[in-house]
Parts: sequence; structure tokens; C-alpha cells
Amino acid sequence: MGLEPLRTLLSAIKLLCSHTPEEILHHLQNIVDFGKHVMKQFFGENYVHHGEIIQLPLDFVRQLCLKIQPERPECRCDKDMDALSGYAMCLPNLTRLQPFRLAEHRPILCIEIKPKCGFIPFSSHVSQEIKHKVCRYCMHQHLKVANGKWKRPSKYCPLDLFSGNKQRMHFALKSLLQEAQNNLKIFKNGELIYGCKDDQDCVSDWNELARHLKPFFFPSNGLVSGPHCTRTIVKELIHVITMALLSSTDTCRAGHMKTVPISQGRSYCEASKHKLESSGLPRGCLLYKTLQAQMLDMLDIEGLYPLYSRVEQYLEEFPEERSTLQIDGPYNEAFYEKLLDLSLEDDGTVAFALTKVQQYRIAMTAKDCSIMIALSPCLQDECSEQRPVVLTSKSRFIFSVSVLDLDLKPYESIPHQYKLDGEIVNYYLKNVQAKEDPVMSNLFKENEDCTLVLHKV
Ligand SMILES: O=P(O)(O)O[C@@H]1[C@@H](OP(=O)(O)O)[C@H](OP(=O)(O)O)[C@H](O)[C@H](OP(=O)(O)O)[C@H]1OP(=O)(O)O
Ligand SMILES: Nc1ncnc2c1ncn2[C@@H]1O[C@H](COP(=O)(O)OP(=O)(O)OP(=O)(O)O)[C@@H](O)[C@H]1O
Repeated sequence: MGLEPLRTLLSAIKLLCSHTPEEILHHLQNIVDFGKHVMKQFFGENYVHHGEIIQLPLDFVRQLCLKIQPERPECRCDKDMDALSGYAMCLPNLTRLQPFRLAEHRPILCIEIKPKCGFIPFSSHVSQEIKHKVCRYCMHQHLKVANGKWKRPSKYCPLDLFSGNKQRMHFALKSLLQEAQNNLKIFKNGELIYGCKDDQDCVSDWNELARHLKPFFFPSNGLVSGPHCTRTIVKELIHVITMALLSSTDTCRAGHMKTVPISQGRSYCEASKHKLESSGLPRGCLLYKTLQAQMLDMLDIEGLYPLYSRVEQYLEEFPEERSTLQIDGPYNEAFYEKLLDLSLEDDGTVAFALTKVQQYRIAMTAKDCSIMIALSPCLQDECSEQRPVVLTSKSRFIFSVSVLDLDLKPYESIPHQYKLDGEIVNYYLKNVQAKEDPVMSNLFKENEDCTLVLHKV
């Protein structure tokens, strides 16, 4: 098997490592149900592909395991693929236009964006003022560089991307193209041409990217080469991504539900260069829906953690209640209905705490999902009226927008979230803000030395 078919297969099949075959089947069923009954309601029918469970011959799975092992980034090799149960999840290849059958043999470009959290917490439970000013992504960048996850910090700020303001979105996308990290990948005909294969191997050669993209944006080859050509192509790319992200190609039930007002909290981040107000996102676009789902985190981890502890305490006393509380599923209609209660009045019950915990898990999932934009050039008379089209100066594209990686974040990850939040904020205060502010810097030095300094009054 050549590498290209192997990659396509890898994208289409997601296997999970777990315990007994029954447990694996149950786990996979939960993932499918969660996509079908919960995420489709929040994001919309057309954006979510919940996949299906299939059974594969064990010999095939074993061979697949051997083939993909050398292809996997080193940092992911702590997770093993399950080669024993024969169960697998089959997902459409989202680097292709959806629905696929409409455009089987066309050249295709796909942009994958992991946008991360697009709002600043507005909860009164937030204990550090900085969290109301600088977004988590921008603060986390400093810790990631210090930990060696990335070599350089990115200028990308999710609040710019989610602003709906084209100028800010342009800046956000340009920053992603400069420092892709794990937030941007570009595929041509299903093959990765831009982005990180693993954490150490990031491609950010714009000339090389422009060479790949030129036939898509300037099909008659009328553009001279060189830096001007590269810049023009990158600009066209940013334009199509922006238009696709702002397009509304679906409706969904949660679109009719009472929503978390998007205007809550600050609409720009102090760490970003762009402090323009947001223009607001169109209600039907995937960014809007993603942000709505993210904003189910209304209390911030600081307000949520005590509620998690309340549920934990209850479960310690009544462990048999875990299944009634639907902590590990089933993710059905009843589970979805309970998520719609946005009330913030804590009546001290486990029911209130549980609703907030489950909403938080949905929000976490939406903060970590990816958006896939698939684009295929079409001629004017070829474009059907039913399909959305985006125009550039010299070409036109039909496109589809999908959301990827919607596995519900585990209940057990909440203590980790709480700890990580503290680490991100403390690192930022100590190493970034303090350096910008000499008074704070001295304060930290004093704290670090654990010396009590007495001043004459
Ligand atoms: O906590 P974060 O924001 O760093 O997000 C983690 C991601 O890191 P990132 O910040 O995107 O580089 C992290 O991304 P990588 O695997 O490092 O590319 C995972 O997506 C992780 O999810 P899970 O624990 O594997 O389910 C993510 O963890 P969750 O917080 O979503 O559980
Ligand atoms: N259905 C799909 N179509 C196209 N590409 C996909 C699909 N599913 C996953 N991918 C590609 O694979 C990458 C990893 O996917 P995902 O994060 O879902 O895997 P994972 O199970 O978390 O991986 P790992 O086990 O390595 O942590 C995505 O960022 C995307 O580029």
C-alpha cells in the first residue's frame, strides 16, 4: 500500500484502544450517539458527521496497525490502537467536499482550523483580573513555549477569528499561516501540504504554499511569480477561508434555544494587536455555533470546580447513582434536553451541579474541536444553485464546512482543567505581565525569595 491511500484510510477510520470488545463497542456507540443526539442539535445537521460503527477483519486491523505506527508523531505514541476487538468507527474523509458523492473527482483544497476558545470569561467566579483581559489561548502560548511544546509563540488570537470583523479575521488567519502549531493544516487532494506533521516538524514556507495554490486561484496562470505573487495568493486564500467561515449553511435546534448572550465579557483580548470591536458573527455560521457551545462554560472552571466536587461527594456516597445521572451516557434526547437549562441560580442541589458539569464538558469539547473547510474550483455554469459558492478575483469555489473531533470530554478531566487553569494564569502573571510591569515584577521577586520586607512608614 502506498503512503497516500494509507493516509486517506487513516483519516477515514478512527480506532480506539480500550478494554474488552464489549466495552469498546459501548464506548464507540456513545461517541456516535453523542454526535447524533447532542452535537448535531448544537451545531446543525450539515456540519456534524457522527460516523458509524463497523467491524473489520482482525488481520486487516493488525496490518493497519503495523503500517501506521511509523507514520504517527512520536508525541502520540503513548496511545495504542486497538487491534483486538475488530470494532472501528468509520467517518467520512472530511478533507473532501461533503457530501462526497457530489464532487468525487475534482481537485480539492481543505483547510483545517482548530480555533480554540473564542471568548473571555465573564463569570464573577474568576479570581484573577487578568482572565477578564487576556484570553486563555494567548496566556497559554507562553506556558507552551516555556514547556517546549512549541518553539515560538503565535500571534493568533481566537477572539480575532470569532469577532466576525473581516480585518481582525484576516489578521488571525495570517497569524495562523505564520505559526500553524496544531491550529492550522492545509490539505491538497487529501494530502497534507502545510502545517505540522508532528510537534517538531512545522512547514511554513509561503512560497511553497503559493506554488501549490496557484492553479486553484489563478487557473489561467496569468500571475507573475515572486513575492508579490505569493502575497496575492495568500490574500486570496485568507479571503476564501473568511467567506466560508462566515457562511451559513445550516440550521439547528439549538439555534432556536435561549442562547448565552455573545456580547457578555470583553470582545477583544489585550494580548492581541487588534482592539477593534467585533462586528458579530452571522447566526447560522459554524463559528457562531461553536462559540455558543463554548459559552455553555458560563461559570468558568473556578465556578465549576466546587460544583464538580458536589457531584463527586454525592457519587462517593451513592456510587450506584452514576448511571442514573448519565455521567458516562447514554447520550440521548433526555441528556440533550437537560443541557438546555441555562439558569445560574444555585439551589444547592446535585441536579444543578450536574447540569453545569455536563454543560462544561460540552463547552470543553467545542473549545477543542476543529473546523474543516473543503473547497473545489468550479466554472460559472457548473455551479449548482443549491451549493454555496465563494468567489475570488479569478476563480470560484464550491465549498463545504464541517466540524471534527466532537468526542465528549471526560468528566474525570475536570480536576486537570482546574489545575491547568491555575498554571496558565500563574505563569502568565509571573513571567509575562510582571516583566511588563516593574512594580509587579518587584512584588513577585519579593514573593519568590519568601522574604518579608519591612518598609518604614
Ligand atoms: O487544554 P488545552 O487547551 O491545552 O487543550 C488540549 C490540546 O492542546 P492544545 O492547547 O490545543 O495545544 C491537545 O491538543 P494536542 O493533542 O496537544 O494537539 C488535546 O486536544 C487535548 O485533548 P485530549 O486531552 O487529548 O482530549 C486538549 O485538552 P482538553 O483541555 O481539551 O482536555
Ligand atoms: N474524518 C476525518 N477526515 C479527515 N481527516 C481527519 C478525520 N478525522 C481525523 N482527521 C485528521 O486526523 C487528525 C487527528 O484526528 P483526531 O484529533 O480526531 O485524532 P485523535 O484520535 O485525537 O488522535 P490521537 O489518537 O493521535 O490523539 C485531525 O487533526 C485531522 O487532520
